[in-house]
Amino acid sequence: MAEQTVFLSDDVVARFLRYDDLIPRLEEVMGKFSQSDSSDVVQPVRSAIPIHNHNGFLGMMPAYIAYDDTLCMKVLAYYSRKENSSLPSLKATVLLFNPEYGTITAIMDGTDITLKRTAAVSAISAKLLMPAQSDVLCIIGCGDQAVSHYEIFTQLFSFKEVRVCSRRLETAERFAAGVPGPVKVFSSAKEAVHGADIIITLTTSSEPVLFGEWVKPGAHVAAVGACRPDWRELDDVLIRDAVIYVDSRDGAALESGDIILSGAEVFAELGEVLNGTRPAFRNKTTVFKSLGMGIQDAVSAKLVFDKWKSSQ
Ligand SMILES: NC(=O)C1=CN([C@@H]2O[C@H](COP(=O)(O)OP(=O)(O)OC[C@H]3O[C@@H](n4cnc5c(N)ncnc54)[C@H](O)[C@@H]3O)[C@@H](O)[C@H]2O)C=CC1
Ligand SMILES: O=C(O)C1=NCCCC1
Repeated sequence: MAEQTVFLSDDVVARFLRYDDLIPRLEEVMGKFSQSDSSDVVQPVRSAIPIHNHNGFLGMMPAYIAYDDTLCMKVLAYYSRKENSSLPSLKATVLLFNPEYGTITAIMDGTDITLKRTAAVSAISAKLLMPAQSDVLCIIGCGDQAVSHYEIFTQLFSFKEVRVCSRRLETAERFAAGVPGPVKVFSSAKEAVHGADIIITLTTSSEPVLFGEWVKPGAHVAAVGACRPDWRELDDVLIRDAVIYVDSRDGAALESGDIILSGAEVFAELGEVLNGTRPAFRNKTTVFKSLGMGIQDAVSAKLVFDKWKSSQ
């Protein structure tokens, strides 16, 4: 019973967290979350407190997954950094508990978990919602999440063209130089998204960066930034004209400025589409508004810990 708490550093977590193990677990847990009659998965909306002096917030993301007996909490600190800052926007730590005793089994760096599970969930949304013939991928915002999104999207799908754009041209150029495949760099988001089949917004902006009039009808947008109730990445036109999918209705109603301030109606949770209880409108313009969920961190942390343990 008195097990030792283990500390797993970022490189260890990265070594044991693989997309092909992660994706089916994320699909399973998001499906269970969206079953209205299920108590298998318990996850409140993230609670957040401001870190006024440093332009940030601390977020707490607990989750319990009964079917797998996984008890977990991620604690993250998010900062709105200046463009030229060398510091990351996000620091995250994941606590994995022994659910029977309440002791801490493992403390893990949460960086790679956050990067990979977020990108994997966006890829799940694309698998379900992007047009059947999707040739052009466009990524707006070229930070850490752009790297993991590029990795999984180019692994899972075959695009004829990948485009990127960021607030500063140098950032997009640096990104393009650092990834293995060909990438077209744009200095304007309007030009970058023209004709794109799938657009991923991965910015730290609190103002819209993507406008409905630029987006090709039928395109799929995975909107990953703007995680506070007064922040936007998308304009009202886009969000009102598209069919809106979210990871959690409760989370979107409390945390997503794009949903709250536009007054948009959420059509479905991604889990409902996975369960087959709500349709995936591939032929319409769709937006998946991602905010991140504690259950996604929990399945990731359990996966890492089990793999690490069997390697000992
Ligand atoms: N939905 C989810 O589960 C999660 C969402 N996030 C969010 O994803 C976003 C990206 O995170 P990171 O890549 O870690 O941040 P980062 O700081 O590494 O990169 C952000 C990028 O956005 C660019 N950017 C900022 N304003 C822009 C604008 N107006 N137009 C174009 N580009 C702009 C910056 O130049 C930078 O390249 C953040 O908003 C973060 O909160 C992060 C983790 C999980
Ligand atoms: O789910 C997460 O982790 C995050 N979501 C929004 C931004 C900060 C990290």
